[in-house]
Amino acid sequence: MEKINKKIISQSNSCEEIKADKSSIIIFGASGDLTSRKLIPAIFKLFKRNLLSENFYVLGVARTQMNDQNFRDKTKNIISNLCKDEKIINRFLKIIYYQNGQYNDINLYKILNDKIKYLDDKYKTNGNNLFYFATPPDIHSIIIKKLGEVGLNDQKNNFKRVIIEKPFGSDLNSSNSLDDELHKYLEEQQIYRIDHYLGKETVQNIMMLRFANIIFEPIWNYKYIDNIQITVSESLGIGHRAGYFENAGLLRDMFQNHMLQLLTLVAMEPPASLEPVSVRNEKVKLLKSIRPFNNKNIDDNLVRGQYISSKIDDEIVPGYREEKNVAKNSCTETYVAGKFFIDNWRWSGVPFYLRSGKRLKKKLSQIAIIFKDVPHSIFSHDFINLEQNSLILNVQPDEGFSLYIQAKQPGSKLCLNTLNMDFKYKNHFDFDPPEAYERLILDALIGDQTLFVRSDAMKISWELLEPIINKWKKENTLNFYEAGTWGPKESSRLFKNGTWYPLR
Ligand SMILES: NC(=O)C1=CN([C@@H]2O[C@H](COP(=O)(O)OP(=O)(O)OC[C@H]3O[C@@H](n4cnc5c(N)ncnc54)[C@H](OP(=O)(O)O)[C@@H]3O)[C@@H](O)[C@H]2O)C=CC1
Ligand SMILES: O=C1O[C@H](COP(=O)(O)O)[C@@H](O)[C@H](O)[C@H]1O
Repeated sequence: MEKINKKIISQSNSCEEIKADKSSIIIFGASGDLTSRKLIPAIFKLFKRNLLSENFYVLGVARTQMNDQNFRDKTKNIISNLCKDEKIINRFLKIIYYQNGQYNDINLYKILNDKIKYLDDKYKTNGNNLFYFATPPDIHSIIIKKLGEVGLNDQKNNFKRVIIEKPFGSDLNSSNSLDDELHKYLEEQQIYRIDHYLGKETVQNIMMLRFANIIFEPIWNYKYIDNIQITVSESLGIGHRAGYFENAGLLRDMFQNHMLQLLTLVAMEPPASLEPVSVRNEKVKLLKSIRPFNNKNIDDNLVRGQYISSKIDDEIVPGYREEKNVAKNSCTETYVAGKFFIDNWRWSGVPFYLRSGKRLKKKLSQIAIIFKDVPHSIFSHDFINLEQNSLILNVQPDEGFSLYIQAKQPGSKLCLNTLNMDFKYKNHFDFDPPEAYERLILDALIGDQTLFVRSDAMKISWELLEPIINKWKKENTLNFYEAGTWGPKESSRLFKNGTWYPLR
């Protein structure tokens, strides 16, 4: 069984970044969009920051015909925007290799087996391999089966780990089947289910804010919190990903993973330690406490929408049904808002409002903690609407947080005004935070699974959404919203009192 590396925890004392163990990364789907836009830049940045071992190489695998030199040329195009130092670029290109082949052809894996052995010897990686599945999801189980057939899953005194991209299945059944297939060849400690939101600096800071400060934890419960609102909005449409999105829809694309993970971090109990097992146990406990949806409560608690053509920044953008490769009568949702309850002592009666959508007014991810009214307002005769205190965690952009409180406006008359205390990362830390993929790839190389989704958490997330997926398959309850707005007006019906917190 793989020994979990605990080095990451000691970082809090030294703040020194931990270097990856000797290893290789073998990327399946190396000719694709994710590899070019995220993975190669992230690996290069780690290399440039000297966080990769000297005993390290990258092997790209895909069907596209390319040789090492072609893949190096492609890589050079990607990284030359990130660095002007030719020496660093050339050193990096030397450790890049490529192999083409068909994912379901055993010959590809026999060739890979030989090539990996050769490169492992050359780079003295101790046979440590991290396989990254950046392929369409239906290919994942084929790859793991074939890797198993040639023994590339087999760890002896080394490690063989797999990072799996989302979506992890498309419903409970397919997710369970994929998991079963993975577990035929791998132990859970070898499997890294990635959710890139967990690698975002500000998302990781939610735990620090909550559990490294005494002032927040005592008020982080039903006694003081009125409601919590989590918004992940995007101004872009679906781009070139219609093939995937048409079948997935926003509930699977964003709620099953990122939204539920954000909810979990905001609401979970303090873990006993930062050990991966402690943190992940608390997350699972929380997911299990979310009140289940059923045919009776779905319509009251969820709203789905689809964007229609309108203007964003003076430019007319097409509606979802006019996007390339989208059916003219598509009922795929591009927006979801939901009201969630957590049935445990801490969160009794506190609604969690979650919303996410494409083609909204702007790209923004934020968590708004809205506190209760004061129990008795001595100011209420003058100020009927005393604004509730709120704490806003800005995940992106403008990473940081703001506390909104009431304060006296200067002057002889007693007037109150809302005052915001803003903290922005960029003003405080003279440091460009690493991209999510950088952090997560480094963690996988180190062997830290804390920020990856465990099998049981994945299963519970799908279980929670399954009734919604099934109901929406049968019924047409789609609301339309103009691109460039904050989504369908119907979402306000989720609120008995109040409304969405204004997005600033
Ligand atoms: N792109 C993104 O921003 C994000 C992607 N993801 C996930 O990452 C994974 C990869 O995404 P992305 O790079 O965008 O995907 P691509 O569509 O670019 O596919 C990746 C590679 O897989 C191969 N491929 C594509 N279609 C097939 C097919 N039908 N059969 C076999 N191989 C195929 C192609 O390589 P070749 O033809 O050379 O074999 C392609 O270069 C997916 O699981 C996706 O859901 C997750 C979050 C964000
Ligand atoms: O996983 C996904 O995330 C992106 C949004 O990620 P962000 O880091 O840019 O906020 C989303 O566009 C995509 O549809 C989804 O698959």
